[in-house]
Amino acid sequence: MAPLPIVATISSTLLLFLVAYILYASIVVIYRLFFHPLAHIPGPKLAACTYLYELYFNLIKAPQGQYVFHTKKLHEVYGPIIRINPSEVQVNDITWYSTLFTSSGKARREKHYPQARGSDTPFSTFATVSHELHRKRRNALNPFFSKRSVTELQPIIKQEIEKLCGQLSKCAENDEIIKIDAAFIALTMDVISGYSYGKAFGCLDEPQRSWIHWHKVMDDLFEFFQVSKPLPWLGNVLQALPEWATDRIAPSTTAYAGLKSDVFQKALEVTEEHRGAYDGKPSRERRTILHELVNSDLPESEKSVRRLFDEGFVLVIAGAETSSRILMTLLYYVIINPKIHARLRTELEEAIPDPMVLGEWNHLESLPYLKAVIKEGLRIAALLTTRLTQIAPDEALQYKNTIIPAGTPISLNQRLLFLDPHNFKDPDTFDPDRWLGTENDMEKHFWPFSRGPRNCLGMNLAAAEINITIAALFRRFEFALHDVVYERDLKPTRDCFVGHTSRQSKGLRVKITKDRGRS
Ligand code: HEM
Repeated sequence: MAPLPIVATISSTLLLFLVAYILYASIVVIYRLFFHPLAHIPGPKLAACTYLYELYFNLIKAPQGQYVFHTKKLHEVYGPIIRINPSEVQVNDITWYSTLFTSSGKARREKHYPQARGSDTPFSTFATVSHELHRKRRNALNPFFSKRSVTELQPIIKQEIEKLCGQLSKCAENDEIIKIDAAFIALTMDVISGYSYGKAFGCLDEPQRSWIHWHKVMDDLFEFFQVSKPLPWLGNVLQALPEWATDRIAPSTTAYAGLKSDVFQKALEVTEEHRGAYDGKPSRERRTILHELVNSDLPESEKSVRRLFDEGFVLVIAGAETSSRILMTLLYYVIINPKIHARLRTELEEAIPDPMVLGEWNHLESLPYLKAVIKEGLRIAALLTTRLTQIAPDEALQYKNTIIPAGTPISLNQRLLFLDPHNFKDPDTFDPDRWLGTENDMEKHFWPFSRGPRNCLGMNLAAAEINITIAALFRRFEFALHDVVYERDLKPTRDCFVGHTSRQSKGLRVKITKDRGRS
């Protein structure tokens, strides 16, 4: 029987589309392989042909977020400069860090938006593509996070660290097992919110189960990173669904909706206050980062609620997840290395006679062993598994004999650099001694907070909270690990912007064996 005319028409139209698509795809592939400005850069042909190569490693291959680890193998095969997708190049050479992330005032550098859009905050300084607009936005934020401001606002940080110590002491009294990674998230969320919004979220006012909740919220948020990078609209679509549906499809997106709405509410209050429309009682005793922004020289278009929200939200997530993971790493490595532990404790006992009194940030920064321990923690944590990408829009950059055309997204990956035996001897060994003594080559190229105009905005705040917290914990308490398996509970195995551990991880659980505040 002859096919119906309508079916025949649909089939032949589909066939025509298919042939046209195959033809188009073939032309694209031939162009990318032989005529593209990056055709001369080594790397696997499949990565040069299609973005699906990277997507496969990040989204399909279990346990997801695997491309960074795969690019390590690619560098071993193809050398220090490779083409990691059709339009992007990655350089694996720590000595080239200052060329790409230059601090020269003349060089222009742009963000590669596909790398930033996973944060779903398109109007934040972090996600700003343009060099000039980034500079304006960043200039408005810088004073709030300068060394001077952090020093002045140190009491806010200390208040939260006191609360953490109080909570840990209570847990010790009750002989509780403490999920200390969750406690650190509660601390860093309270520090960043207290510091930026004048009022902490109060995670540390609650008992341990609440810290575990916030830990999960943060984890889930970062888990979504590999999905929201290629599909930035998906999070909003999921959140627009009824809660019961979102809970079933993607519980991770509902979990942090509350956090988002808190930040949004604050942004709304401050902009309305600025326009004189806010008739509620001002809830803050001091100015907040949002006040700084609305009162800055930025044009009015830069002071919309949406922009303030994006800025505020990035601060919370960047401020909480990063420092807490460094604290967790430091606690683990100091506990498992008794000699390092003893040496650190001796230094701290001398510097802080009373275990109940928190150290001053500038004093703690002058303690050589503490400084070396923290630096080593920043190295071995190699926190950011996401590659850091910059575009030099006006100049071709040169890596050894290879010219990289202007406008090319170029990446470096800190995780690969900080754990490379060519850069750091025995990179998997926690060895603070490597930072002691005369300044060496490592020192020159080690940029855990990155460098140049897009370096970490919160590095002073992070340094203050990490120094004061680590000193307080090791001065006052003794810890013992509780059923911690490095491979399961600590080892970063998935790129979720920062490195996440296995999904089977039980976290970093400890018991306090001595509280000098009570003995
Ligand atoms: C030990 C903790 C931290 C580490 C290792 C760290 C590291 C970094 C790095 C490497 C970058 C550059 C990212 C890129 O090029 O895309 C960055 C950017 C940033 N960090 Fe941090 N960070 C830490 C803590 C914080 C804290 C506490 C805050 C809170 C204010 C913060 C806020 C930011 C922001 C807003 C940016 C984007 C800056 C811009 O694009 O101008 N970070 N951080």
